[in-house]
Amino acid sequence: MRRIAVFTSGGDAPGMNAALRAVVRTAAWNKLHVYGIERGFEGMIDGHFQRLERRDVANIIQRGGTMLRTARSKRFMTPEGRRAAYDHLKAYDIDACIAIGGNGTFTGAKIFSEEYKIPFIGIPGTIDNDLYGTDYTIGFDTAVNTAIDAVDKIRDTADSHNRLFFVEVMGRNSGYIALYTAIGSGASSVLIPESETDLEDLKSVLRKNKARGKLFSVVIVAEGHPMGGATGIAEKIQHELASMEPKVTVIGHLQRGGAPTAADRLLASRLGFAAVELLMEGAENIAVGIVNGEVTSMPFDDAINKQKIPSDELIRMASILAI
Ligand SMILES: Nc1ncnc2c1ncn2[C@@H]1O[C@H](COP(=O)(O)OP(=O)(O)OP(=O)(O)O)[C@@H](O)[C@H]1O
Ligand SMILES: O=P(O)(O)OC[C@H]1O[C@](O)(CO)[C@@H](O)[C@@H]1O
Ligand SMILES: [Mg+2]
Repeated sequence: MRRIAVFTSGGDAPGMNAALRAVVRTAAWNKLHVYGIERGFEGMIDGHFQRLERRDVANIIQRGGTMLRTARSKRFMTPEGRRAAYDHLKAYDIDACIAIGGNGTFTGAKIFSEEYKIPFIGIPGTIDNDLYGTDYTIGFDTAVNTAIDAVDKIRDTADSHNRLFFVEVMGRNSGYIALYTAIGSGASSVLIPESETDLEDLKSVLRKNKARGKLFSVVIVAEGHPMGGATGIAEKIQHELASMEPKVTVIGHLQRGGAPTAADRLLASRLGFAAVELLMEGAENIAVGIVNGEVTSMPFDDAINKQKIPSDELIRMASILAI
């Protein structure tokens, strides 16, 4: 093992830079040459590689986004695209790759490594926290903090006007951001794809809350909720709750930006470090993670195919604490 490549792929996530820094410095310490690939699989296909030395990753640990930039690559889903990517890896004499991204990135890495026998290690970097094999993914904590900050602000205006707000948070098909945001912001209710939503029940809870003297309500809705996110839910019940002057706020891409929290910087540093050490030990086609405080790893297949679901205990607690 002499030369490795590293790239970020899929949606950017705060802490990706901290992970890049950890990969580059751990590799440099182990006398490996590192190449950074720009814009994920797109840059692999187009041959956009740059040598990264320890000083190239100075002053990025605190920055959101990703210094290598990122992309969603349709071309990598084709055999021709992956062939072009392989040709460039060979041209740069790359022995192994470290991919920082989410479930899509790991799927692409797994398919590619099986086709071309190049070892890959995956570092879970996505705000969605939808990867099995790690308690948290890089960026999730920052996204939840951003969402909570937004909800705190919405509470001020909701309180002043005695209104009902439906606040939509990101997460693609996962309800993790919604659940953690709801608990952390003291929301009245949370609607996620992983548990069934009974609109009659929701209406009754909101009405009871009002009757009990609650002056405003905030309902957190996961974007992937099957009833159409916050807008879909609001459309279905707003007429019956007209007296609460319902409003919809979609927080959107705000949740992807900003300086990573301490938790995300630490997680990213540990995972970047572990990825290089595991590669040096001969590991391949695995994703690294942290479970119960310990660094772990598991085959891409498990990380991609096994579903991580928010615990029933947290879901139950969120509703009890909202009474
Ligand atoms: N089946 C596949 N075959 C080849 N490449 C794939 C496949 N699935 C995903 N990829 C590649 O991985 C890239 C990233 O995947 P995706 O856009 O789903 O983001 P992600 O890694 O899941 O991150 P996030 O969910 O945080 O945005 C895709 O744009 C594509 O290039
Ligand atoms: O930025 P894009 O490409 O619109 O993707 C948005 C999606 O990416 C994520 O932010 C990260 O996967 C999801 O939560 C969201 O559904
Ligand atoms: Mg994903």
